[in-house]
Amino acid sequence: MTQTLTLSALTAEAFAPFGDVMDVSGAPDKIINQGLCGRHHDRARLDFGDGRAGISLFNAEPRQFPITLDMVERHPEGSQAFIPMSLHPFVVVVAPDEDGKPGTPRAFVTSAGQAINLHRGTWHGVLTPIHAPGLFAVVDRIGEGANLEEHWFETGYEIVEGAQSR
Ligand SMILES: NC(=O)N[C@@H](O)C(=O)O
Ligand code: NI
Repeated sequence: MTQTLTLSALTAEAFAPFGDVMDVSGAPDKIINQGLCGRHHDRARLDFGDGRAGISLFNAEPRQFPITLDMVERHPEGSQAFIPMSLHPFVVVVAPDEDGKPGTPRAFVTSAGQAINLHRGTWHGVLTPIHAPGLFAVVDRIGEGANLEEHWFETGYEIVEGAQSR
């Protein structure tokens, strides 16, 4: 029987076991460019193992609710950052690791202007926009060897909007 996941608003605290939330909330770490720019410095823990950092652009199809989640994946060799190239919120699914398998997933919805960085080896749903354009810069590992482990759920999940995501 399909289980339901209800969206929660993404917060750095709730996401901390899984990765980093990047946004310009709070004061910048440094004012630069003749006072015309606030630098929110070094906000993510990147890790590319024996590979190197790469920046790719994703043009992803927006999903409609309820969103079916039948798989999560992880990248054992590197972190992966999703940086939206629009101000649209998007859905982020993560799950704890339980002896090499994902536990119960958590579904979050970002606020406008928020980006995320998944820590190396974190179980996650694939990039999931909910508005067009689904344009993202993705920073992840470029290198040799397999860096993708998938887990397909026997019974999937349906992701539904919560009150806060309207
Ligand atoms: N496969 C790929 O490049 N992207 C996925 O890892 C993803 O998390 O969307
Ligand atoms: Ni991924």
